[in-house]
Amino acid sequence: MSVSACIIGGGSIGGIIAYYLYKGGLSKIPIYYRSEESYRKILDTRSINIVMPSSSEAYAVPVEPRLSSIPWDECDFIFNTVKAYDVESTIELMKRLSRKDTVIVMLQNGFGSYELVSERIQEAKIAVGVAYIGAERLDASTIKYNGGKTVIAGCPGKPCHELSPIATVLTRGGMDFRITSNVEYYRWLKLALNCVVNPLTALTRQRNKVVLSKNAEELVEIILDEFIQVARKHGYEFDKTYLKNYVYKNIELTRENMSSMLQDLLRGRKTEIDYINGFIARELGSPGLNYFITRLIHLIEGAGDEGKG
Ligand SMILES: NC(=O)C1=CN([C@@H]2O[C@H](COP(=O)(O)OP(=O)(O)OC[C@H]3O[C@@H](n4cnc5c(N)ncnc54)[C@H](O)[C@@H]3O)[C@@H](O)[C@H]2O)C=CC1
Ligand SMILES: CC(C)(CO)C(=O)C(=O)O
Repeated sequence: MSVSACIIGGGSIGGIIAYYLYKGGLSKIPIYYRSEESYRKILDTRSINIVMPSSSEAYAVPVEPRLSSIPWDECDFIFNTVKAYDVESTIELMKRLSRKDTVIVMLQNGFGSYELVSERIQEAKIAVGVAYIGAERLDASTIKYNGGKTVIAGCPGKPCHELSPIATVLTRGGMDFRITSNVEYYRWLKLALNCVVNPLTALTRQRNKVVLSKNAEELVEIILDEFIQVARKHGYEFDKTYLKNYVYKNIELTRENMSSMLQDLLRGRKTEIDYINGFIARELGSPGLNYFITRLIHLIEGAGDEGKG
């Protein structure tokens, strides 16, 4: 049985998903771009380049560029790989690309994107993918792959056997794509990692390994203490030692990666802080470290705004 898969957002994660879909045997991979400039650039070669981990060689992945303002395909699977703050702008597009049995896989970090889409889209089944992948967009057609190949996916609160056909393709392509009936737990676990790594790398402007330094330890502890309190309120009990080991192990695995939040700040873009530490701060109720981290990142995001306040 052949399946069709479309990608919305031709950035870092979108590029890596395209790579595994292609390696898994899909020959037509539409990628929806927001900017006409990126769309035209990819149209020239109809391919993107993935610079592989520990090699400077680029792997060319054939893709079909599309403009997100012109829905073109009917997709069995839609991988949504835009940043959390751009998800709203993709709702109409996802509706137009969906038909009765379409499954949308939301790959954003943090909490809020899946919730928004499941509230606004009834036309398709909505799944979440928790991505353990490190990647950087070097230019419109070039993605640097820094390692990691695991995606843990499922539909919150219900089984999601509909993911099986795409799991087969991605696994054949070499991705470690797992379907779980408990994706909510994995979302929380990944949130803990992002609450620690993303803001600390963004504030210091360093790659992930900066968090392994002794100077970061007290901050890691407090971020995780607040995370544990909030997770408990939502019915998830995390052991602090287990969580710390998990966080440090994953930082070690992605030590040379530039976090997605640091990439945003270096490009002068806004960040996903409100979906990560901001989410913990709101749920905690009283101002703690996650709250002040969120405020600091907002300060940096707005540093270019003149004449404010
Ligand atoms: N980069 C990484 O190493 C990792 C990223 N993630 C998560 O994956 C998600 C995607 O991150 P990245 O790929 O790094 O972001 P990115 O910024 O590299 O790519 C997102 C792309 O979506 C495009 N876009 C925005 N609105 C659009 C629209 N309406 N239509 C079409 N395209 C649109 C943007 O122009 C951009 O090229 C984020 O939630 C991030 O937190 C998760 C794990 C690792
Ligand atoms: C896993 C990690 C921390 C990799 O950098 C990530 O999710 C991100 O950068 O957003």
